[in-house]
Amino acid sequence: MSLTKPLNRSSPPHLLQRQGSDPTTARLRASESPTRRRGSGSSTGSASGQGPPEEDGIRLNPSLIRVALSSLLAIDLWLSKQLGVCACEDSSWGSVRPLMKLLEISGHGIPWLAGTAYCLYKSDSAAGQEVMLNLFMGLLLDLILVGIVKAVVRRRRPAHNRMDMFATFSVDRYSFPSGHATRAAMCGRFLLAHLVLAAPLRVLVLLWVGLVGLSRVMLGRHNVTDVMFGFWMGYCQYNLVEMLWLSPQTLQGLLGQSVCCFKYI
Ligand SMILES: CC(C)=CCC/C(C)=C/CC/C(C)=C/COP(=O)(O)O
Repeated sequence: MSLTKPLNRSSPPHLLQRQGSDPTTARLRASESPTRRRGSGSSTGSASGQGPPEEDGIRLNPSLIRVALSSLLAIDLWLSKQLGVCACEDSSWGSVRPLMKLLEISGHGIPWLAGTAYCLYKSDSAAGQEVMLNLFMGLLLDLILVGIVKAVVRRRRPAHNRMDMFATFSVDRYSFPSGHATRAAMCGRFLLAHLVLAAPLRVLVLLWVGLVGLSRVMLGRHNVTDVMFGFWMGYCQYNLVEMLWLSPQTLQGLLGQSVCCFKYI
């Protein structure tokens, strides 16, 4: 039987189209070289003028993306499980868990908000107050944005995680993105840009950011992609803080308005 000859000429056109959109057929057609496809003269394909050759690409792309995403997800889950070596005391690196929990506390929202508020209160220069107030705003913005993304994505934390974190919101039962990673990346950039100038300290800041991210996966709190996305989100959040930077004039205006409000009340 000739390969170029249609199998069944009596098949109605809609059936032929359905055969063409079948995934197996689509895969086979995709594996053909473009030259063969063009020269085949098949009645099911583009050569007969029923559809442009680009149609194959359009049909294949979504499934290719799906395959790529599910492979990435499988690698992510596997790698995160392998790296979750401090997920509990009995884990292979269980003895390092207290150190990882210390890193967890160092990136938690409460110490950062409390520390910034304290520095703001103690600062006696206008420049210092400006920096601290903007850091405080950045921390609040981070909590809001992470909360929104967690509530929308709703990715559950890894199965090997023990939910023993202190002071969490209800959205913190979700893992994407890592709030610690966003905060570490944003605060790291903030510290490097405004507060930490000495080279050895700058290296320490970068090291701390990396270790906070690593500790999230080692504690089993997050998958690798939660942390990677968190770093990227925190990096972008810092750009937002810079864009929305509250200048001394804006601050004076805000303070003046709040004093007026108090007097009015
Ligand atoms: C003043 C105020 C609203 C403080 C809230 C601070 C707070 C409870 C932050 C939550 C920090 C936290 C546990 C985030 C979860 O981090 P993941 O890295 O596990 O996503």
